[in-house]
Amino acid sequence: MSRCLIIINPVSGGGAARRYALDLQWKLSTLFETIEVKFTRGEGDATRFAKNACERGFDAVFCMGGDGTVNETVNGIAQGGFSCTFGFIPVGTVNDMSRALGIHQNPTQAIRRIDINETRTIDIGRCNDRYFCNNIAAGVIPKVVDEVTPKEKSILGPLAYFLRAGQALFTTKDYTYRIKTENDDFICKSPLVLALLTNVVSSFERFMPEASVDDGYMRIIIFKEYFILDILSVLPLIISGAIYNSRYTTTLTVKKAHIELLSDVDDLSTNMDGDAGPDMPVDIEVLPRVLKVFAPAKHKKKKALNLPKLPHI
Ligand SMILES: Nc1ncnc2c1ncn2[C@@H]1O[C@H](COP(=O)(O)OP(=O)(O)OP(=O)(O)O)[C@@H](O)[C@H]1O
Repeated sequence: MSRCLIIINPVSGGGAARRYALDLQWKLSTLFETIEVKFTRGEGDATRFAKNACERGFDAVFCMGGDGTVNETVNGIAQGGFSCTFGFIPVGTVNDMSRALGIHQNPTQAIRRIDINETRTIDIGRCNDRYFCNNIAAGVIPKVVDEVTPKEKSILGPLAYFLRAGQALFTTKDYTYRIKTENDDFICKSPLVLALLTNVVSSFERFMPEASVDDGYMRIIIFKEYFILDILSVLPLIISGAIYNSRYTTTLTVKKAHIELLSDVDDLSTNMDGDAGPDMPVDIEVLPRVLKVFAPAKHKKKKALNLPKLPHI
């Protein structure tokens, strides 16, 4: 008998998840013999529900929410030994994971296109005792991103994050890190360090065009101290997919990393898949192809664009 748990975060996307809940239940009831539905009431619920479903031998866990709900659900499936196949309907503001997997951004279309015969097995990152599917960021930008209010998100969408990040640029400072990987061990100063499993960051689908969800690697992108001064040159590079090999960043392609903060500060924030992340130091490792996901088997990632070079300002 095939069993599926549906986890719905009723506040994701300014309450959008509630509107599509019945459609999702109806669709999945045509694909699985038994479905069970649970609504989250706060932090940790999605993780508990998903872990419990794995332990009870469910075949699949679907969630409907933003990247935070996706992350919590994946954490539960990981704690349950990755025994359930994961599916999700994006209703958040940024929805990076659905962009990386080619899941439709419109919830009605995404529900309509669920096909239980189309799955991919993707990499997951482990960071200390937690798991992530897209990225971890450390620096000043993650702090202000955490402060984006639901009202700002509902009015401005992804732009809300962008504007907040813009504010951070005027207050930002460098932190000193020691970064150890399987290949390197060095000390660097940076206002923003990203560990990235996919090609997408903050809805920019060309951020890291050469990365894919199942290549067994993460990219660590260390922004140089001066990138903020040149922000008008940096933005087109981010949009066109050329930032990672530009003079504004150092990029490492690795399977493991230990990142330690050497600056004596207590205001460093990290962000994991769009929500508050772990404290430093962090041990990060790619778990290659451990999570089976309902997603289009043939998703064409966006390629880098060849934009004309802007003069330096
Ligand atoms: N019933 C609830 N009421 C309030 N908060 C909830 C509830 N259920 C879950 N949460 C919280 O919602 C957060 C996850 O929200 P999620 O990221 O999925 O949506 P979002 O914030 O609308 O999306 P985005 O991050 O893309 O803007 C988690 O921090 C979780 O603890």
